[in-house]
Amino acid sequence: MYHLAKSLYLLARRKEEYSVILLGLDNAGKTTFHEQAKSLFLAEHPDPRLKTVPTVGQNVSTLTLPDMYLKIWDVGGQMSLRKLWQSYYASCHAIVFIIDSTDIGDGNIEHDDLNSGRLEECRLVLEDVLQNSETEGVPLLILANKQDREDCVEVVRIKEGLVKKVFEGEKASSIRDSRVLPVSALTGTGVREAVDWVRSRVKWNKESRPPVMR
Ligand SMILES: Nc1nc2c(ncn2[C@@H]2O[C@H](COP(=O)(O)OP(=O)(O)OP(=O)(O)O)[C@@H](O)[C@H]2O)c(=O)[nH]1
Ligand SMILES: [Mg+2]
Repeated sequence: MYHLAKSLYLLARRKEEYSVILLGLDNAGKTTFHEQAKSLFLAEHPDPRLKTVPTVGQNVSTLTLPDMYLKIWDVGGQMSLRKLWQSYYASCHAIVFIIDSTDIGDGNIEHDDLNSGRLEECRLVLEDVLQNSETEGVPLLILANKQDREDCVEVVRIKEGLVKKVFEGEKASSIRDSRVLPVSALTGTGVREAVDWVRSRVKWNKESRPPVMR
């Protein structure tokens, strides 16, 4: 009887599991975003740990959403660690690319400005991710982070100045769902909306990238 009850219990808890990888340059706010997402969707993690250290390796968690498990892979963004990202591409169902909106000059790559921060680095890294054949068709959410800071570039400028240019260079064949959203990982503003976007898009794309049953 115990075994039957346990089996029924486990069956009732079975859900689709999707994986999302958090990418972006070092210091962009990936781990802070991850902490806020855990605090929203994991009952056992109500308080986000906002004092972060640079990630070496990975932080992983599984959010329990009403209709799925969403596994989050938060990896290190330092230059020497970026070559490890590609090992996640084949199994991820969505990519969240986080940008530090205070470290990209005025956000327009056509402005050849000495004060453009890490805009060019950010463009090259994002293009490299999108050009990898294993990320083809994978939904992409770009987060313009640190919008709480006065010196941030607004999301419309990031869309026009950076994202549009990156997409112009994408292969015509690689149609993917994408969106750019403003967030502040530090205050938590926009984090729920970001998770909601990912949740809907991985489901739409499930024929191309099927989930795992857990
Ligand atoms: N003002 C502000 N600061 C932020 C925000 N998000 C992150 N930070 C700060 O930015 C710094 C880096 O944040 P992390 O989350 O550790 O960055 P990361 O992308 O995980 O960095 P790596 O692990 O090295 O790749 C920390 O000091 C955070 O407090 C934000 O939305 N606003
Ligand atoms: Mg980190």
